[in-house]
Amino acid sequence: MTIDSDAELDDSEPEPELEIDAPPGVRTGKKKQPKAQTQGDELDTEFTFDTTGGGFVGLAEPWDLPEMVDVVKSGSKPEPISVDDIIARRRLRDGSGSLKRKREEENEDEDDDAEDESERDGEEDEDEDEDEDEEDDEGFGVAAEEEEEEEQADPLASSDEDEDHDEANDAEALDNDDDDGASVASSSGSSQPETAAEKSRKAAFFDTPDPTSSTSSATFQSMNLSRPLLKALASVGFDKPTPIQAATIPVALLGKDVVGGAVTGSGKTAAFVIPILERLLFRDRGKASAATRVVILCPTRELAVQCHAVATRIGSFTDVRFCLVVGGLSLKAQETELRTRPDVVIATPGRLIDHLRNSPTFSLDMLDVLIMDEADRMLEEGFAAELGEIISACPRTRQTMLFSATMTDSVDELIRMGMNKPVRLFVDPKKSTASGLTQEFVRVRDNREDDRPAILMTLCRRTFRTRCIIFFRSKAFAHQMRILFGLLGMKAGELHGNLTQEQRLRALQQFKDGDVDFLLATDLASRGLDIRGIETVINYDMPGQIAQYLHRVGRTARAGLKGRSVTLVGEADRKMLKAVIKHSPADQVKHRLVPAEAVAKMAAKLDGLKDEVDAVLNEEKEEKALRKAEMELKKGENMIEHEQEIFSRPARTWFQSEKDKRNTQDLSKEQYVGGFATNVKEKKTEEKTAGPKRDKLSGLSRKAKRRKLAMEEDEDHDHKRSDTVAIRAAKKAFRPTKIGLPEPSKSLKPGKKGKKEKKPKSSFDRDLTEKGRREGMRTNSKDKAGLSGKVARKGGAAKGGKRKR
Ligand SMILES: Nc1ncnc2c1ncn2[C@@H]1O[C@H](COP(=O)(O)OP(=O)(O)OP(=O)(O)O)[C@@H](O)[C@H]1O
Repeated sequence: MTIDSDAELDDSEPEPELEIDAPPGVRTGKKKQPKAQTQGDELDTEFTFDTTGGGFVGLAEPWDLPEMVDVVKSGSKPEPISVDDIIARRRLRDGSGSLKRKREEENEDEDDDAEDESERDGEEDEDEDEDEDEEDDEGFGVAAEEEEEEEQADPLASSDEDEDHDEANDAEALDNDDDDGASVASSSGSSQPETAAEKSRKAAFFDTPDPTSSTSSATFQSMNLSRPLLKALASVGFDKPTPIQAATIPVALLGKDVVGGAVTGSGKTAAFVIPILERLLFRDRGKASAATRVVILCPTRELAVQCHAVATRIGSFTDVRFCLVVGGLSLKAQETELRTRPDVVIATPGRLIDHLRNSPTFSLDMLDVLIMDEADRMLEEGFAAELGEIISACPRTRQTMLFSATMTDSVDELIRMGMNKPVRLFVDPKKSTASGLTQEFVRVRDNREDDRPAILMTLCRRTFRTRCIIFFRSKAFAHQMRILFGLLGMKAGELHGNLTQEQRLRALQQFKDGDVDFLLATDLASRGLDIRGIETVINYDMPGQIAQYLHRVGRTARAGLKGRSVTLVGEADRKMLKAVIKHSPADQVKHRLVPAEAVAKMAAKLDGLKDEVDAVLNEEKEEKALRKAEMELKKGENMIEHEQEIFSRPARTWFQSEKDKRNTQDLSKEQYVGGFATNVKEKKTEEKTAGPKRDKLSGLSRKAKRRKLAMEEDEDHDHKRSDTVAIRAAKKAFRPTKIGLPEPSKSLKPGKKGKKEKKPKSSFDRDLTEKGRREGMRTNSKDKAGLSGKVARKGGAAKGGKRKR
């Protein structure tokens, strides 16, 4: 069927071609979509939360941003540049001219449609033939449902010639994947084999949970929680603990270290917030006892904001004080708040370190609990240096708790965290998805890679019109697509690291409020964000790692609700597709066919918008340059006016040099682009094939290298030590006594100079030169949305942007 572009915009237009078989209860292409789906309405209140992530009723409004947006806005930054304003301005400026042009384009479109019709008919036949052949070959992977009609033949099947090759690749992919998470298997009931050596290492490293400490029938009441907490839990609608909460709360209350894993959206945040609040209710009070006793680390600012909001609500009937310490918000305000010694600090690692080094009265000397949300992400090398710095500032006697939907129980990884006989609490099968999730895949043929933008736009114009989050690999490309959405009159926001913190939070808020229908994001938004009512997650590209995929699609189908993910799969992504299918129940996996004629029509339309996208980008660039010049001017004026005050401030310090930072950023980006397992392999091969190393450590044995690095580190440390001695002495003088929590002794006694330095250096400490991130990449300057999807994807992996959290 030829789709009329006007009809596409008509909400009442049915969309028969896009229909695929969907499980009962899942929205299909035939149904008209509500403006903003209130998923809460669909909840089955009788539903019991099962081990695969069944349903439960969550907070009506899990977290609120307007307050945060105001805080950020109150900074001195100018109003951010809005793409919509530029588009509107251009329309206004062009006036009737543009209208005329638009009319002409529409006529052209119609003509083109008529012309192309016959050509595409032939093409389409060809395509269909291929599909038929391929279906005969393989069917839809290992777990997909068979389509009944021929024209819905498996779009992802392989052809004869590459089958052998694929088999080999797939095996490799799955092996990598198993490596990645094999250790979880033992704890999560998976059938993956584990060597005897690994088993015995784990047996020695982990504590065995007391089987009576948690049962699936546990209630919050039976956990002996205090009244203020029970009241708060009732007020947010948490009637019954989810499995991960039932498993974690009793163990965490005992002060034990925990490594926890459960599917996305299964309530892990409350699983660690509830026990820490309960323990804090029994702390010593009084001015002299005030201290920061709990730190919750999150990998992104948005996640920290969300975690802060959830903790504040669950602690709303207690006197526990929380402080949010993230980049992008006022340092000064945070410093002032930290001086009051809040009980719980919720932070991103970089900003926490900044305060540890530069806020004289803030320390973690009295810390009792360290929690890491999305811990597997934080254990990646990109965060290694920062975590090392933070851990070395915490007492060894602390309780440590790590959580993630893709949590590892690899002993090597966890040793770096200095955990003490942790208890493994994995309540779902390894790397599983939520039970309410339907996963769809759209095949992108090798010679059709350039059609990706058109396929995406077709999906968004015709089928997934609201409450849809779209993930891209590249920040720049997400931005270009954002402009295209704007030019096509579709309400979209963007969320990635190229935006100011205010823009990021505002975009989230607008999406949450239903002011925009689409959120165009990078992996910055892939983990942890709990936005009510997301109906669809679209992956413009297949992510490079299974964990990344699980987190992205985990933004929907949360808290027992239903949701759908749609992933565009190219030939190069087939390994990953198989790995995904392997981890998904057969009835969750579908394939989606997008009509070729609709895609072709959209591609032509996007081609026609190329110049307009360029013009908007240029205008935006000019405006940015102008703003920058104004800011520089203002900065110069300030420098002249307040010179004395500015130079009298102590210089802020950081624990890594700029060069170290850059190196780690590069490493981190590499991990992101190709997937960690693949990259490690590649790196090893590169190392093997590369010529002799020329750095300062070349030719040295491992032991000698370690010693040299340690000596350099010591030297560096000595230089810095004199500066910090005075600060430490001041902090120690203010230190309150430790109270209320079970660990009795502290290895770091005040006044025992140099005790910390005597700690044996772990491999983790030795990684101190690593820092970086994986979120976002620059696109090639030639990549323009709407024109070159293939180039955009490949170019997206080329270079990296500056780290921002
Ligand atoms: N006991 C409970 N009863 C009802 N709803 C709950 C309960 N615990 C948590 N929720 C709700 O479940 C939703 C998901 O919770 P949360 O964000 O903590 O999931 P998560 O497991 O951390 O997800 P992710 O892995 O994506 O970070 C939230 O909206 C929360 O309000």
